[in-house]
Amino acid sequence: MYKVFVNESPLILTNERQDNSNGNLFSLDGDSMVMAITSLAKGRLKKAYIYHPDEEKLLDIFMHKIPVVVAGGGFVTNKKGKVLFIYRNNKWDLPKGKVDKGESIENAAMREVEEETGVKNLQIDKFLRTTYHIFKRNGEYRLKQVHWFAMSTDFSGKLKGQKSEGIEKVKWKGPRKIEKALKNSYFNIKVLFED
Ligand SMILES: Nc1nc2c([nH]c(=O)n2[C@H]2C[C@H](O)[C@@H](COP(=O)(O)OP(=O)(O)OP(=O)(O)O)O2)c(=O)[nH]1
Repeated sequence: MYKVFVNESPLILTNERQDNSNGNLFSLDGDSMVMAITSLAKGRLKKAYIYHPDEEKLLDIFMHKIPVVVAGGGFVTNKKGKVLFIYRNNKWDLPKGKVDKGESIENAAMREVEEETGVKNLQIDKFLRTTYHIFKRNGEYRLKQVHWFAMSTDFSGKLKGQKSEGIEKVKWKGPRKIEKALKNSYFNIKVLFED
């Protein structure tokens, strides 16, 4: 099962049969997908389902019917065990960004962390998971697929939020502040802390 977030509402891609008694089951074609996404975006539905018997194919077909932006992101920990957050669009988020043509996802993830926060000397420790959300650009819905990596650093210099990307704050956060920040974050970010 894959959860694709439209703001805080999931579009659930599943190989488990769903009944349509709540009117929230959609088929795997472009028009129907846009209807599902619009219903979630406008709050008419809290969640929606797309069913296909083969889960792998389901994601593959879905991704061929909507423009996809592939991104890499970092769950960065410093020597004190604190985690690096950015504050952007009135939410606490983790640094991430689009993979450039010909670039590896790992490299993009490290480059974006550095560009968005000023943190250097990054090392990737392991792959965490992939998240999906929908966003609208130039009047059209797009799917953002973010590959997240656990990273560590010994960097203790000044943090510097990338102004051109609308990053207002960059902070290292310990357990208590993380708990608070996650109350004003995305579902996709919360799940990274459950791994
Ligand atoms: N960052 C983020 N945005 C989300 C999520 N779910 C969701 O509906 N959105 C919405 C809020 C934003 O208006 C929109 C685009 O945000 P974004 O961070 O993916 O886009 P971006 O292109 O500005 O950022 P970037 O990847 O270059 O850092 O997506 C989510 O889990 N994370």
